[in-house]
Amino acid sequence: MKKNTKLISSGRKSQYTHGVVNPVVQRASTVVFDSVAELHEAVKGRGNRTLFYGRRGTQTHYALQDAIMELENAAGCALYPSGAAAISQSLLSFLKSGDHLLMVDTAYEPTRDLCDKILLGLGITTTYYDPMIGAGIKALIQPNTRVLFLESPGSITMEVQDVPSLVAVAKQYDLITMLDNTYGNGWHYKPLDHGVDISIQAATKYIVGHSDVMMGVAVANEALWPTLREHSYLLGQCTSADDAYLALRGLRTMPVRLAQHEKAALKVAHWLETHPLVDHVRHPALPSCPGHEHFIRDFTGSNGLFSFVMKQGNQKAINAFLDGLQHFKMGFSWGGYESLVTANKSMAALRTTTGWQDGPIIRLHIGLEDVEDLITDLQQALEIYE
Ligand SMILES: Cc1ncc(COP(=O)(O)O)c(CNNC(=O)CNC(=O)c2ccccc2[N+](=O)[O-])c1O
Repeated sequence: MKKNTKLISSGRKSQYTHGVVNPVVQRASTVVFDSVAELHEAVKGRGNRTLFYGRRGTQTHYALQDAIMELENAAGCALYPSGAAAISQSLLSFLKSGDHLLMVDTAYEPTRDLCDKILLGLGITTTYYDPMIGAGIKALIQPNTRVLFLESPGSITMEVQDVPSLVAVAKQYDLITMLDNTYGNGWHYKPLDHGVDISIQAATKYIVGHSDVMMGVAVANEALWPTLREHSYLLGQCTSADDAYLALRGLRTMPVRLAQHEKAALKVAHWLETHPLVDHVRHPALPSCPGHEHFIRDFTGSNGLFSFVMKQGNQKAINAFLDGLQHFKMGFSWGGYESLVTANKSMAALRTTTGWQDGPIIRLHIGLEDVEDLITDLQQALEIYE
């Protein structure tokens, strides 16, 4: 079965849909049983799609979990109220006081804050590593290192990691590998197929695709799925049936949306490459992006997210550019149908290993608007960037 057909067919067992196309929206806290035998059956199967209690999930959640599991070629899928929760709960499911964590230096900023402000207080130490370190990660492994966390491409600066090299070393030292796959979204990149143990996504982005649900997902291989499932449950993680329904609804059109995001973003990226104020573009599909060779080798496509670095500029110029945009709205997210923009005058405060030499960096999410309107919008806003 081709992957498009698989995505459309997944999560549609009749026990979820009850005879219609989409799953029922089964809202629940309490599940009730007619007999002691039935209750015992539910207790026995509570981790395996048997209706037991709201926090374990209902048919709506099971439908989404099946679809995400199949998308990512995983043994199981846990659902969380946000991407940040998926990250924190995956880490807390496997780390304990005294452990050491290797965290990529280009991690999403709140992930860094989690390490520095929460995990440290729990006695878990973190070393940030250069995203391009590859097999050199070996030098940073300590006797108490337990988890190697990747995010590829990296947030804002977009470096694509050499995942197979990192995973090979991690396996030599029996480290658990986790990868924030929000960019690769399971369609263009499947971390477990590259040896990663746990793949995490902010479903908030492309899976939901309409900027109207907060959700995180984490999938695991056979070896780690039981622990991730049980520890996420004990940590109290769950999502609403309504949000699970909307996420599954978004998933069905993700490939066709991604194709349009990718096509338009590449057109905008190539246009920006020619702009006199732009130093370089950091789009994984372009040779100017660090790790482009890994993207070409490991990914099957890109999407609407990329950044570009200006030759020079100060906060005043950045603010004038941002305020001058009409279609690109400032917003702390991406992956919806709308175009968004964020800007950082410098990345120095957000990087501990890779010194940031370049100028201001602007991140775009290219939405489904007409790409000519988006280019015109950028062109006129760059004219007032001074
Ligand atoms: C790669 C990746 N991984 C996880 C998450 C978190 O997902 P969530 O938003 O569903 O919790 C995200 C969320 N993405 N949001 C953004 O990129 C926008 N920026 C922020 O969210 C941000 C950045 C710096 C400081 C604080 C924030 N913030 O709004 O929380 C992500 O990009």
